Amino acid sequence: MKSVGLIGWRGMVGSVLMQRMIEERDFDVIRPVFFSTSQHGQAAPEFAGKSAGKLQDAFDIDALKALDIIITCQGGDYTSEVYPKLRASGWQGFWIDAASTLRMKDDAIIILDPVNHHVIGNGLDKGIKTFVGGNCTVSLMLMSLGGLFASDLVEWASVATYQAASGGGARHMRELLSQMGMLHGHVASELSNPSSAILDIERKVTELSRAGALPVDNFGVPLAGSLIPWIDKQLENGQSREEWKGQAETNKILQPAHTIPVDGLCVRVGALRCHSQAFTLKLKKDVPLAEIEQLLAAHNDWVKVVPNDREITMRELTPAAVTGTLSTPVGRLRKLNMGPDYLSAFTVGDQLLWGAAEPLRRMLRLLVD
Ligand SMILES: NC(=O)C1=CN([C@@H]2O[C@H](COP(=O)(O)OP(=O)(O)OC[C@H]3O[C@@H](n4cnc5c(N)ncnc54)[C@H](OP(=O)(O)O)[C@@H]3O)[C@@H](O)[C@H]2O)C=CC1
Ligand SMILES: N[C@@H](CC(=O)OP(=O)(O)O)C(=O)O
Repeated sequence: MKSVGLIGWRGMVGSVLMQRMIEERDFDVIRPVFFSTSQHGQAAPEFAGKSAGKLQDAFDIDALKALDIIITCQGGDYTSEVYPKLRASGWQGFWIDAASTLRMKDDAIIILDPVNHHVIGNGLDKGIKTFVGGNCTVSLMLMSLGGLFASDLVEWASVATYQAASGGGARHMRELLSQMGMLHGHVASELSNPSSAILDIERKVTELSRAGALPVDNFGVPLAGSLIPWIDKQLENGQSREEWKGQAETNKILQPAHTIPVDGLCVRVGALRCHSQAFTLKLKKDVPLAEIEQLLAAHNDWVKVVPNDREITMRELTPAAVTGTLSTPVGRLRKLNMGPDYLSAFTVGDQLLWGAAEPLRRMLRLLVD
């Protein structure tokens, strides 16, 4: 049995990963060794009934060198500090990472096996040992729209994202909920009176939001009752780094013969852990809608085509409906006024599952099965 080091297992992404590994009985086929950057020496968790002794020091290169495979969701700073030292020590094991640090390196592959199984297979044949989960919006787009990309039908994609608070981390989720609670508490008595004037309520909420009274340590500005049209760093060309990842990672995952342009606007909204995305797709030719739906639905086991019907869309194509599931539905499919080769699409996906944890555990299974 392979020795597998688990780093970042108690964080938010790590907890989702552990949950999925228990559900899929991944612990039955590995010898897990748990690490921590802050709690080494304490008892390791007993996932799936397997005792794993004590937590090891996640900075101990000798302990890491003893492993066949390392999975880390500890974050980019950890990867930047430990990965180069570990490789420099001569370690030849497999490194599976959720952080973006190594994604664009030539000797790393971005993993999303329902979409790029062949790229991963070729990489393994060539001796690649570093596998990195993709950016959540990119992975979720490709899970939902994979059928069109696989059929080489996409000339370009323009996207507007609606990204959940979880993408920033656990503290961002807490901050959003705290903001929501404070806004509600501020007008709770007026709300309970049906005859109170809604614009008076809105004014009080807006005043509180602008007064600097809401917690904003993580987002920088209020998100509850608002949105933030910028995610991640500012680049010199005017894109946000999150927007830059769209084209860079999509093309690295798919490795098409010619670069597929992908661009748009990334926006943080008050959803908790599902990212949604609205696409305008320029297709290479006019394909009938029924054929498009068929290609999309047949691509993988998790995509679901939601009919472009008001009731079904409202019920099935929302963060509230999709959160906590592996489903990656796509709907609002229709040809646009711009012409028969312009298609609209709306996708929703759990940012912590297919957007973060799931590709990692599936890569592990590819290595150990
Ligand atoms: N959030 C997201 O949506 C995504 C994140 N990622 C990547 O994953 C990395 C980790 O993200 P995320 O899981 O959100 O980070 P978290 O902040 O939830 O966890 C990271 C680490 O913080 C330490 N920690 C300290 N206090 C606590 C506590 N009270 N509860 C749990 N952990 C604690 C743990 O390490 P220790 O045991 O060593 O103290 C843990 O592994 C990111 O930096 C990013 O690189 C990738 C895709 C999406
Ligand atoms: N940046 C994403 C989260 C994510 O997946 O980031 P990264 O590309 O660093 O893994 C968000 O904030 O919603």
